[in-house]
Amino acid sequence: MITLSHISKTFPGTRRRQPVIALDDVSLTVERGQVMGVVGPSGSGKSTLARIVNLLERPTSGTVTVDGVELTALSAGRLNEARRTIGMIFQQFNLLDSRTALANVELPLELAGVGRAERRARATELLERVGLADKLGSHPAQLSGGQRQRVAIARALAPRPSVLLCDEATSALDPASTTSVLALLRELTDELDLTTVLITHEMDVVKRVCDHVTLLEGGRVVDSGALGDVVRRPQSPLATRLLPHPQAPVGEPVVEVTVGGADHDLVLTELIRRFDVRVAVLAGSVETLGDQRFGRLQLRVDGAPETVREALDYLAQATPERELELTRAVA
Ligand SMILES: Nc1ncnc2c1ncn2[C@@H]1O[C@H](COP(=O)(O)OP(=O)(O)OP(=O)(O)O)[C@@H](O)[C@H]1O
Repeated sequence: MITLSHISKTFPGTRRRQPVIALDDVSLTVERGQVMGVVGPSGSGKSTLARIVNLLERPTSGTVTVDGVELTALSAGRLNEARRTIGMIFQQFNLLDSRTALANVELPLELAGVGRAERRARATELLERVGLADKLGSHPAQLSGGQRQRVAIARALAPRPSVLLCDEATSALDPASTTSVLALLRELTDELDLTTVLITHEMDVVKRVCDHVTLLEGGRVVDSGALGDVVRRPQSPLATRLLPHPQAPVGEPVVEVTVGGADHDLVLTELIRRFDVRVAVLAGSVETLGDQRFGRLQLRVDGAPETVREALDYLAQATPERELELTRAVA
């Protein structure tokens, strides 16, 4: 589990350059088993945030706590030890070209003083787990981008970390490799109960593997939460990017509802069961977010005026969130 508390980071200015406030009072918690996507425009502070989690960059103020240990309070020696609990992968893989896949994965264990037989066994097991059992002796130049990232993932996991930081890990990959690497990251997070942070500029990555998302803008957290919650916040800039508002034909009287999660089919079923109304879906957008399906539907509800009013009240009140879901009533 990662807890960032009131983190600010200012890069000092030089004679030619103004100081840069890269992060401004960021507080964030990522629980074990979660995949947190961090999105935001270029320069919003995403990479700085990732580097602050393992203290490659020291915050100007605020605290970083990983699995109950406050990293910002540790001495240099203790910090090096604590960093083993945090694995990191990058867009450019950062593998050593002169080493085989096996030797790359062994490297962090070598540095930690693990004996040869043990580190070889661990590296072999990890490369098998990431689907590269037949590539142990290959050098990075002989591997595809997706395979190199798999080696990098195996290397990051070698010291048995509890946290995995991924900075644009799929940005250099083709669509097929992106799909398989994202699936692997999700599987490993579940299997090893990791706390995973995915820095990305692609919303599609968030939709596919993340269960939580944070939007940074100008170094500040603009929105953060579980995908299913964020998508229901009418004012959230992330909500529309995760699930666009459909466009109903101009002039039609519509209400828009956001349905999703476990009860995604209940709202309409109940509406028709309870009220003597006809319901037409005029437009809709449906997305799979993580492992759940969400939809925004624009509906025309026809019937006797009093019954229609009651039906719309039902839509608004069926659950507390649903009050928010009834975001627009265009008459
Ligand atoms: N070492 C540094 N020295 C000075 N300024 C820096 C340094 N590292 C980052 N910055 C500045 O901090 C701000 C945030 O940078 P950061 O790399 O965290 O953004 P980002 O959201 O990851 O951007 P991108 O998506 O383009 O990678 C930017 O204005 C950047 O220029």
